[in-house]
Amino acid sequence: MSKKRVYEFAKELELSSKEVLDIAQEAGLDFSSHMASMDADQEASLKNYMKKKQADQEKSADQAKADKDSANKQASGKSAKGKADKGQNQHKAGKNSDEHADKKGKKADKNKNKKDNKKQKGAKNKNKNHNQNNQAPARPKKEKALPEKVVYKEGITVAELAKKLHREPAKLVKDLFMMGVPTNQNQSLGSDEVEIILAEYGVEAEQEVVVDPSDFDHYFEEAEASQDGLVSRPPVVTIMGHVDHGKTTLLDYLRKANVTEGEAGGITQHIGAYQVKSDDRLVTFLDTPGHAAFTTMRARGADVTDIVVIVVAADDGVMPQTVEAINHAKAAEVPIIVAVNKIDKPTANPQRVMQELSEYGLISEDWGGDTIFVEISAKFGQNVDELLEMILLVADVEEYQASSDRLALGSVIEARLDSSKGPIATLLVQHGTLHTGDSLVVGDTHGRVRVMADDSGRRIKTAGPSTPVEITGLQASPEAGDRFVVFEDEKTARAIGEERASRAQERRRQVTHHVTLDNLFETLQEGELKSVSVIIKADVQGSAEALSASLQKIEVEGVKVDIVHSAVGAINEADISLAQASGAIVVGFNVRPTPQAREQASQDGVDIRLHNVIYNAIDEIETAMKGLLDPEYVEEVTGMVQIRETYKVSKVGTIGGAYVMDGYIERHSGVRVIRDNIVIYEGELASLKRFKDDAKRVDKGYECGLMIENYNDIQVDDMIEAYHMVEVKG
Ligand SMILES: Nc1nc2c(ncn2[C@@H]2O[C@H](COP(=O)(O)OP(=O)(O)OP(=O)(O)O)[C@@H](O)[C@H]2O)c(=O)[nH]1
Repeated sequence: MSKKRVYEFAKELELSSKEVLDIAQEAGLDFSSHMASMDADQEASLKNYMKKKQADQEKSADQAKADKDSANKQASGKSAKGKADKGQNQHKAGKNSDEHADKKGKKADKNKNKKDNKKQKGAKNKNKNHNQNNQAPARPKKEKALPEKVVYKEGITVAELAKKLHREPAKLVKDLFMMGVPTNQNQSLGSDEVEIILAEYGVEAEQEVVVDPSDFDHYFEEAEASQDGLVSRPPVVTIMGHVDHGKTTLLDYLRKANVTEGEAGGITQHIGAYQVKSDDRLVTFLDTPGHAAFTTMRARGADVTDIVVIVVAADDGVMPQTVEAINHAKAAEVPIIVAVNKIDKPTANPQRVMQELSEYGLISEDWGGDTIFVEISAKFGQNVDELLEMILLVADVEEYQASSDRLALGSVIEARLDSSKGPIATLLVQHGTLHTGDSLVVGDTHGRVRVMADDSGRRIKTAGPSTPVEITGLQASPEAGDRFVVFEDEKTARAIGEERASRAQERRRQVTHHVTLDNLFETLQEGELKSVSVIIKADVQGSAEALSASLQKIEVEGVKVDIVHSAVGAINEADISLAQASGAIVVGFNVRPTPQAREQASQDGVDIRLHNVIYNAIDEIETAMKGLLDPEYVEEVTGMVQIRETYKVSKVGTIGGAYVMDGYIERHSGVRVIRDNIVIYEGELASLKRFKDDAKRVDKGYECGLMIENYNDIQVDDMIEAYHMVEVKG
């Protein structure tokens, strides 16, 4: 059993920590403060002592008890609804129970309240006298009764809390100070501090959870947590893999061979998702166009995929996008099934695929691992049924469930704008049932489900969990990965949709906050990050591995580097999406980002760092983690100056009579002396003059006199290159 702290014990018995500390001392137990912990023995002996003391008191204080009769009557009313041992301590908790009693009285009758107040004060003084062994009676204070319970919001200030407690803020500041929490009246308190101080006062604390109706998270959280009316739902599967390994062929085969009933000759309707039937059970396939789309959807909050099938061609083996797919699936923390494809080919070598995948932690069941491998030929349909069976097997183990009996929630798979029908969106229902006519908010837009069609283009009126549907009736086109929520009425949906639209606009105005090397240290300090995520792209596998191994060795105050993905090749859009979704920094070694990736990175605020020396890449990340990253400076040449005459002045040195040919030169410029295109000296200016006066800056077309620090060998026709260093911003 875990140890209990004094204040927790006090709270249980509705006593103040101070009272418990006093009683403990009487009982010969010494606790240093309200935060001290007591073990089970100490707790038992303290309880025993209190019981005994109470019995003694009851015997000897019959008279006093009679005096308190009326107040105690009400107090016992409270104890009846409290825990069993609470009642036992009501007498001790005279202060609190009297005050609670007073609170009840207040509710019932204002006049009675006044009486109670008086009684309470009387009782309190008696109580105090008793506790302090009849020392001089304390002056009755004009304090209002404590409330029974305080409902507070995280971040409540001391003054606000004091008001709720009907106490002076200064008193609370003092009490907090005594508990080792120095504050002032305007300071916000964390929930721990609020709980402790309220426990000290013997007042129940309840934190108010502020629900923002425009925040979709809580609708989904609530639906996921709810156990009401759960029914089994079809698994949602995404197929990923390297180019030409057979994703499309597999999807096409599945669709043609297993179309849902009644779709004779099937007009193939591309809506980005469809369902196939196997043994009367449905499987939903998402036809996401690439890994980037998969991760972009996740980044937008749509975690819709239950299972990822990775297709690997048996004649080609593990290729860069196979690895990319594995890493995207791993980041999504979903089960992976491997479909080893093209086994009909004579050059097929499934064993090699197994061997290669084992290096990425995907070990087949035959080899003692737990990854399901199915050898298929997507082209000829060989073993495709077995693949479906395996998907359903995983679904049985994972028990995908949802309630079909609630307002629908789900995600956008695809959306487009049709010139005649307006915005058309493919939605995947995740919870509840979607009906035509439903009012909904989708991403930052809203509308009503006007027409709803299934994956074969048939009009339907309702769609349950895991069903993909195409709908019209939205005000604007949402984006893939947006989530949707159905509301009771159109008015609510419109209000929430408009609120979300205006917040989205506000967000676009603000600069996106993303983890970059420049803000890494602060982000680590804020405790937001447990590890630093990095994506490595390199020119050759060896470098990628070396860099990855070295980065994983870095550890700064318990924070380590987590390699989200490491591969060979240019930094592409999928890398940026993954970086965006996983808050990663992209490190390129001897490679460059594609123009699209560069554009996307700057839009999303993803930090790309390019290096050609491994040590520098490691050093940069380590220094950033330590918060020692110096701002990056680059040199900027400001002007060229030609030496036209020289004067040798004894004891002073050589002065150059010069002419600014281009740009400008400043007193603080760095300078290089260039003779016949060769830099022969680099240093600083010792002086810069216009005629006889010191000059701060001399521009193009003007003459000047200059001397170079520690260098007197300037000659006519030397060129002086002036430069300064500028800090590169993020
Ligand atoms: N022999 C044989 N060929 C296959 C099989 N599966 C796919 N192919 C062929 O492989 C080629 C690529 O297949 P796709 O399905 O287009 O591959 P993909 O992975 O969808 O490729 P992208 O869409 O470009 O990423 C096509 O010519 C298919 O006919 C198979 O099981 N056996």
